[in-house]
Amino acid sequence: MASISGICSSSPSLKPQKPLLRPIHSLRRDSLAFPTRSRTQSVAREISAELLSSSKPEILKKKEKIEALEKDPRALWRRYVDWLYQHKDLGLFIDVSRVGFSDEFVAEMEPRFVDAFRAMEELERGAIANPDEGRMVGHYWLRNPMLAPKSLLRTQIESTLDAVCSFANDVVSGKIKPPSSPEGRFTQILSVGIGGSALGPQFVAEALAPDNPPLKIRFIDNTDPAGIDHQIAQLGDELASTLVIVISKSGGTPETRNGLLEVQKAFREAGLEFAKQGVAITQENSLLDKTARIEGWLARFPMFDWVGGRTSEMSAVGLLPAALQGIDIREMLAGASIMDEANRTTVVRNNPAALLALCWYWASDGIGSKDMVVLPYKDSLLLFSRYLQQLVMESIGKEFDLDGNRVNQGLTVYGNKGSTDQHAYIQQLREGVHNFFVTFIEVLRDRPPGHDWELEPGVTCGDYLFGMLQGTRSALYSNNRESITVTVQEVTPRSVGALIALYERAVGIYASLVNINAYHQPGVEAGKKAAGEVLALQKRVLTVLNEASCKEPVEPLTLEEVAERCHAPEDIEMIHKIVAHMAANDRAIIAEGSCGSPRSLKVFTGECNVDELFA
Ligand SMILES: O=P(O)(O)OC[C@H]1O[C@H](O)[C@H](O)[C@@H](O)[C@@H]1O
Repeated sequence: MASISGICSSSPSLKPQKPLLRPIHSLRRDSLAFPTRSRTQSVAREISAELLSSSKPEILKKKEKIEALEKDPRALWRRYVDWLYQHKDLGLFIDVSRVGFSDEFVAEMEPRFVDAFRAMEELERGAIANPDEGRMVGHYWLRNPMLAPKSLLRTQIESTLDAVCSFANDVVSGKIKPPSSPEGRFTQILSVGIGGSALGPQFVAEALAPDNPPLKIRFIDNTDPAGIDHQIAQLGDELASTLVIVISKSGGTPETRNGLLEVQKAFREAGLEFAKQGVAITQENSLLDKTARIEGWLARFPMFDWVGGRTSEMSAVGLLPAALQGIDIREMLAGASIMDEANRTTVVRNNPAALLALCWYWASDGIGSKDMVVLPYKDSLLLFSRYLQQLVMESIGKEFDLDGNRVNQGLTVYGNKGSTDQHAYIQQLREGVHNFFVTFIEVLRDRPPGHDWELEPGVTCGDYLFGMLQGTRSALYSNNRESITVTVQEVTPRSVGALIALYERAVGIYASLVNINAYHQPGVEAGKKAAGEVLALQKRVLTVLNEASCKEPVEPLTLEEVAERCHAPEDIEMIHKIVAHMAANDRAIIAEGSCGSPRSLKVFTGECNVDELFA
């Protein structure tokens, strides 16, 4: 086994158009007919294990390089200076010196980057960049409408932004009021949405909302009844001054629909008129859009077909909640637009997103063999890794590549924040299994000017945070653990916009490097479909139990009997789970036995619902 650069530069089996880096896994893959996921994972594990333990020369080259640099501070300094990326206007730096790629690797990657840059250019010009769904991918137009390929799209973007700004101003100023609030103005936002319709707004709220925003935001991002009750209970009487924003691109996501129905019930019970406080952000003519239109909700904002959920933060999805919290959304857009411009450079070392993609490829062998641990050393950026989890994993985690080969691609993202995580799992990162690389997010400004003080001579609280970051970076590197450091001056709307744009682009470029479609999510459907089947089976179980409960005397049934009467003997395990869930929620009564011994169970519903029998 050889290191990536070693094997690829010498491999005779490379295709001419992609001559570099048919990496270890690709070469192996050629010899496997459709390797299974576990096979791919074990290949990845083998690579990692070999990187650590192999005595083969090419592997050692990579290891020795890090060790040599570590021992030669001047060489490391040169590498640091040579590769340090700086964006002056944004005050953003990217340090890739602690990722051990070689010059040969960069040269070998060059043709792939040429393809990736071309693909990105075409995408921005309106190509169908999501071939499976036949869609354009236009999130870059949101912050620079002049790029949109048609004037109609440009107008839609601009008029939506104007509508968002003017609605937010009217709500914040009290011109638009809740009908029956003693406060006379909206004080709270309840955002109902999930996935891309929640993660961006959550991240941005945590990062940028002022201490006393004009409207405070809460989220319902699940179909957990207790979680929903908690959010509604926390609102208390302020429900009357709550603006409910229901966000769903498709307008049909079950969790979001359930959240809406629960909130509407709470409004009814409080004697409030939901429609006067409801706002929908969704695609035109979706189920949600139609509901909002028919019920006469306070406002509706469009979500465009050509914007994916996980890249929708700069659409109404992210902008409206942000504006209502007093966040300068035009600054967010400006930061993103400036970053996009920088990412159009076709020189890899001058292109920040390409630099990240290069490092990801190197560190994870182009197959996700290592996880990406994202560690912002700033509390307000806590949710960045969670946001990136969807952006990266839903985009990169694909079974097939663009040529239809089964590749089981992916890049795992996790992390919370430093230095907090140093006291949780950094022990394993430093000394344990070597299956990750780190991205440190550093924020130079500790506090607003004028607030700092020295808690010991010459040292502030922020100096400690700085020291912890630098210390962890060095300690990891001295044990061959690679890291990238992304530095911003401050957490501002502009820098957050830039960070979002940086990672959106890095994902797009990386997807091209590994030849997958970053813009669809076919795998998500399987879970949704299976959930639908479970609920359909539950309805049949209920009918069967109801029939038995209507008998005189009531006829408790074993699970086998239920399964047989549902004509689903093969689903008996699921029927057991359904019954256990219903019993825990007082919707089924256990006549005999316990859920822990499924064979002993006899169950009935306790109610004879005649209407249901004849439904
Ligand atoms: O915005 P929605 O249509 O409700 O979709 C919410 C989420 O649902 C799905 O599970 C998709 O995989 C996500 O990409 C999406 O963000």
